[in-house]
Amino acid sequence: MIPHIDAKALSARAPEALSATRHGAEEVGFLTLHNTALDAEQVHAALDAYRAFFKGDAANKQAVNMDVTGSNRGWGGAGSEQVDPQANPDYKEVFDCGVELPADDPFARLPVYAPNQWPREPAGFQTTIETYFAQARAISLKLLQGISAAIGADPTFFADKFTKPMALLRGNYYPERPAWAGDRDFGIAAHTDYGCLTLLATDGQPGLEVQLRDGTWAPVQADPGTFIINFGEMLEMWTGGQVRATPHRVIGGAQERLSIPLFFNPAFDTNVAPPEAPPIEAGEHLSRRYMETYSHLQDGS
Ligand SMILES: O=C(O)CCC(=O)C(=O)O
Ligand SMILES: [Fe+2]
Repeated sequence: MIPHIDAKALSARAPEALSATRHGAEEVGFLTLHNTALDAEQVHAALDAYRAFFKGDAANKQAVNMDVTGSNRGWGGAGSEQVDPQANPDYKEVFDCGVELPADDPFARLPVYAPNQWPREPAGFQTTIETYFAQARAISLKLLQGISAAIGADPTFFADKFTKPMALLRGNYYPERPAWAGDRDFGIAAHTDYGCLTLLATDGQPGLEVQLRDGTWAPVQADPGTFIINFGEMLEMWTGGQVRATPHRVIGGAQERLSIPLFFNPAFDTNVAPPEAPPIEAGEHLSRRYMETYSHLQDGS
C-alpha cells in the first residue's frame, strides 16, 4: 500500500522505482526509502544523541528553550506546539535546528534562518546532529529530483531552489502516553507538513499513522536505515495538487518513541504557487504556519 523505494534504483531512474515513486507521490502521499547514503549506524548515532539530550538534565534543556526567542531553534517542551487547532497542544518534546546563512547574506536575519542553539550536553551533540543534517539534506535533494522525474516534471527544476534551504531538522521525543491524556491529546495531532518533503527516521517503534484517502488511519513503521517520506503543503501547491500532502499523527502508547524528521524546504524567496497562479513565497507560507502552530510564536501568547 505504501510503496517501498530503493534510493539507488530511483537515482538510476529504474522504471519500477519511478512508477512506485509516482504512485507514492500522487496517490498515497507517503513512501518508504532504503539504500540511501545514511546507514542504520549513522541513524542510531543521531537517535542516541537526541535521546541523551531529552532524557538528560532539565536545566541543560531549559538553557536552549526556544520560548524566549522569536524563532524555532533549540528545545520545545511538552505543549510547545499545537499542530491541530481542534486538538490540545502536543505532548511531545522537540529539538529543532536549521540552516544558518553567512552574516552578510541578505536573508541572514530572517527567523527561518535563525542561529542554532546547541546544548552543553551530551558531549558531541552538535557534531553528530550537524553531520546527520548535512547528509539528510543531500538525500532529500536527490530524492526530490527523482520524484520530479517520476511525476513527469523537469528533474533539474529543483536544483537551484535549494541553495539556501529553509530546512529544519527536528528530534521528536514522545514519552509514554500520559495517564491524563484524553481524546484530544496526541503525541502529535493530525497535520500535514508545511514544506516540500519530509525525510523521517524513527527508532523503529510503531506509532505513526497515515490517513488514507477513505479517511481511515494506517500504521507506518520503519527501522533505522529505512526512511519514511511524505510530502508537504508547499509541494502540493507547487505541483498544482499532483503530489499529495497527506495528514498523519501519533497518538502514542506505552513505549517511549523517538523520531527525526528533516523538513526540506526551498529558499525563502522561491515561488511555490501552482502553475499560472499568482506567486506564493515559500518563506511567507512557512513563517505563517510556524506562527500558527508554535505556542511561543502565537499572537498574544
Ligand atoms: O514521529 C513521527 O513519526 C512523525 C512526526 C511528524 O509528523 C512531524 O514531526 O511532523
Ligand atoms: Fe509531520
